[in-house]
Amino acid sequence: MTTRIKTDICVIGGGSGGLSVASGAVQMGARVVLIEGGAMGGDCLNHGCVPSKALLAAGKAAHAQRSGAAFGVAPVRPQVDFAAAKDHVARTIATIAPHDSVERFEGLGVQVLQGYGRFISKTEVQVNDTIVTARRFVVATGSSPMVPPIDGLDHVPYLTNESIFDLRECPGHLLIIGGGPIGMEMAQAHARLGARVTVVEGASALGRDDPEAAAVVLAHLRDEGVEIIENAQVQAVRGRTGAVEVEVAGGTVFIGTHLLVAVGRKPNLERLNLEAAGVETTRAGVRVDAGLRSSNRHVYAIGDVAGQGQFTHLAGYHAGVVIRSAVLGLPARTRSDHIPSVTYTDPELAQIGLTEADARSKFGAQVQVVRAEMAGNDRAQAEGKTDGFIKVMVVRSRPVGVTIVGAQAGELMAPWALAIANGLKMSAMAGTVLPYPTLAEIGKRAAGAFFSPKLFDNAVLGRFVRAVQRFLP
Ligand SMILES: Cc1cc2nc3c(=O)[nH]c(=O)nc-3n(C[C@H](O)[C@H](O)[C@H](O)COP(=O)(O)OP(=O)(O)OC[C@H]3O[C@@H](n4cnc5c(N)ncnc54)[C@H](O)[C@@H]3O)c2cc1C
Ligand SMILES: NC(=O)c1ccc[n+]([C@@H]2O[C@H](COP(=O)([O-])OP(=O)(O)OC[C@H]3O[C@@H](n4cnc5c(N)ncnc54)[C@H](O)[C@@H]3O)[C@@H](O)[C@H]2O)c1
Repeated sequence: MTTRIKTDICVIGGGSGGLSVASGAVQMGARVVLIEGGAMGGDCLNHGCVPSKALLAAGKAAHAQRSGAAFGVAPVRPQVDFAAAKDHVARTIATIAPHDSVERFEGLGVQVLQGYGRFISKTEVQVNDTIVTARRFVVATGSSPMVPPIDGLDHVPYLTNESIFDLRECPGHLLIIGGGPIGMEMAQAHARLGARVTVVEGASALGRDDPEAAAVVLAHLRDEGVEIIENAQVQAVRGRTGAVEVEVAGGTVFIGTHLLVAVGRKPNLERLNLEAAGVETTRAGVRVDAGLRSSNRHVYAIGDVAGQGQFTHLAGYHAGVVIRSAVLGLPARTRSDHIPSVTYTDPELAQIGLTEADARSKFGAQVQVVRAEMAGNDRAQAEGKTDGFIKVMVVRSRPVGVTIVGAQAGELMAPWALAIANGLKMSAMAGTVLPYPTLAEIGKRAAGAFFSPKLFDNAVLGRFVRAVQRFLP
């Protein structure tokens, strides 16, 4: 028998974006139905950010044992219990999971339906035997690993982000196709935990990032033994688990024991039957306007499925925009200049706004690039973390982009995210007093580099100061 539910907001997908909309909307007084077909928490909690950062942390602990020599600590070959590292990953997920659970959301007043939702008309979604009619729908169904049309891939067992965290034994030799953030984070984590790792990248590894910053990360990974092959498009794979072969254009063959495919994402659209709702799509995902509305004004799309980037904080930001529009009825538009991204290798690589190349091509001579080196930071010296730098792209005294590579680059991005989101000037950073000695001072050093030519090589100011000194009592 079919059950019918009428609600204000129906969210399809209980991951980073959908859960944020559901909890925000219900706590503001809207009636909310949330439909989730898989595990609550989505990719980030179950197969993405959380397990990858937990595995990287295990790798960091192993690496610390190998790398104490500079501090007078004899390096030891770490005895890695790979399964125990995976227990840490599972415990981390389990500890966070209650926050995203059905129980918590039902406790907030959200009606949670477990099953895959599919549109049956412009205003109705069906899940199992229930039909939900809603004033507004929010599609937050995320993305899945893209499986490229590589010859042989349908016969060779391969891992993706959905299966690699289940391995209990360390791969002997992990071959990774794709040198993007997933490929590089997984490469370092596995190498540090004892695997031999080869990354095969069709173009440039970390190719979306500032090349100078990417080079710092790649040099570290290579120093740690990760083999990174660039400009090597994979054309064919052969073999079985234990003996996998990857062949690149030109015929070179790499042989390993396990294969991870990390060549990008595809939006989760298939199950939604979006044609029935009059919702248009592109290859990137649901076609949305600046307010995240689809071609059906009652249907919004957020997060990975909206095709504008794949980050948990982006999905969370989208959720806020949709709440403003769909719950409060206020005008709302997204912007993208203030969305940061971080690749959590060691060293980390963080970016917000424009890279140097993009800033120069957009603003030409108007852009001024100021920088500071990690090696010039006292804390970085004390910690032995001297590789890396910050570059700030400045236009009319305001930062329009920041690149940071080095230890804790993601954390160091926080004040710049505040500055760019709020249109602050470089003087705000220069005028802030930061505790000494912190890595964060590198940001203030860059702001100082912006002002020092104006203060220290300024003939007019020099004459003024000499005059003042003559007359001061
Ligand atoms: C290995 C890896 C590491 C990552 N690391 C980071 C990181 O460090 N930082 C970061 O910001 N981002 C990271 N990301 C990206 C991040 O995980 C995603 O951007 C984020 O999860 C997107 O949130 P979302 O709400 O759009 O989708 P998801 O969180 O994936 O949620 C979508 C949900 O919708 C459900 N669903 C799908 N179809 C239906 C349907 N028809 N009906 C009902 N439910 C449905 C799915 O089961 C899923 O639970 C990483 C991704 C990967 C793969
Ligand atoms: N720290 C983070 O925030 C984080 C971590 C992981 C993933 N993510 C998100 O997930 C997204 C997907 O990550 P990803 O690394 O899978 O994708 P990606 O698109 O960023 O990188 C994929 C890489 O694979 C290469 N490639 C494609 N086909 C190939 C082939 N046949 N042979 C060799 N190389 C090939 C591409 O040139 C590219 O460099 C990221 O863009 C990011 O938004 C974020």
